[in-house]
Amino acid sequence: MADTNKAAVEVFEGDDLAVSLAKYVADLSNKFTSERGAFTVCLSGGSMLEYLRKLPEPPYLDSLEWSKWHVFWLDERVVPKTHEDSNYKLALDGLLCKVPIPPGNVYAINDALSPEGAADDYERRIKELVDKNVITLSPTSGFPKFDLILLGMGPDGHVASLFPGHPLVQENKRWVTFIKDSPKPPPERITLTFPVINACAYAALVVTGKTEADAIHSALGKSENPVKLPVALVSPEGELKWFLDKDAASKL
Ligand SMILES: O=C(O)[C@H](O)[C@@H](O)[C@H](O)[C@H](O)COP(=O)(O)O
Repeated sequence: MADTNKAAVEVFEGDDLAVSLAKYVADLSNKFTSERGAFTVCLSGGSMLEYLRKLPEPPYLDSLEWSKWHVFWLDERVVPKTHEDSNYKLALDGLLCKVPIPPGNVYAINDALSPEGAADDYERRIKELVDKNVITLSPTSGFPKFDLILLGMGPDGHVASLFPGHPLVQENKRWVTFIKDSPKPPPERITLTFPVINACAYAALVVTGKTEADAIHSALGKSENPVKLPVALVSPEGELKWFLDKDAASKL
């Protein structure tokens, strides 16, 4: 079961989830841009971008310090950036083309490389940003500490591209790794690893829909023999907040 002591769980109806998520991200943007002049955010694919739809709107469109944002992907499908399956494309169309984030602060994967090559390249680029102090390191674990990681969850309890029963769930050295047999298509992806996810300052888990209710129950409900789904391994050094809708929370 996830460490719910430090996790806040909120259940929303209708538009309230998107309204609350936008405020949560905006408050963190204000905090980090004023405290350290940068805000490092990791986006997920799937429905996450839909739930971020209120961010590129008033009052946030004109009030956030978008120029200080640095955008990464928690996981990315190894497809061309113009492909319908690309998480970059999803974020570009849903958010990035609507807000003034400098293109140089948007860290898409190199889509000309193999999954191995793209993961190595992404890790190397994160290391360069650690050297430049754009990304800090966790004093506890030595892994990169993103300011905010936005996670979705699949019905099987996967987060990022870390799937139940897959050896990548145990990866504890690499910052970024790759998968060629993802059970969720497309099969080739790169993903940040659990030590990186768990080094972050803030994490939001956004989960909606009836098909997710069992995995949510397994992670957050009271169960005698909890199965450790990947989602239950999200336990950041910082703060975790769950944004659920009524369907996802229906078995709690
Ligand atoms: O690229 C991906 O496939 C994702 O990053 C993945 O981890 C996603 O966040 C979940 O599968 C939830 O997807 P939904 O929000 O669409 O259910």
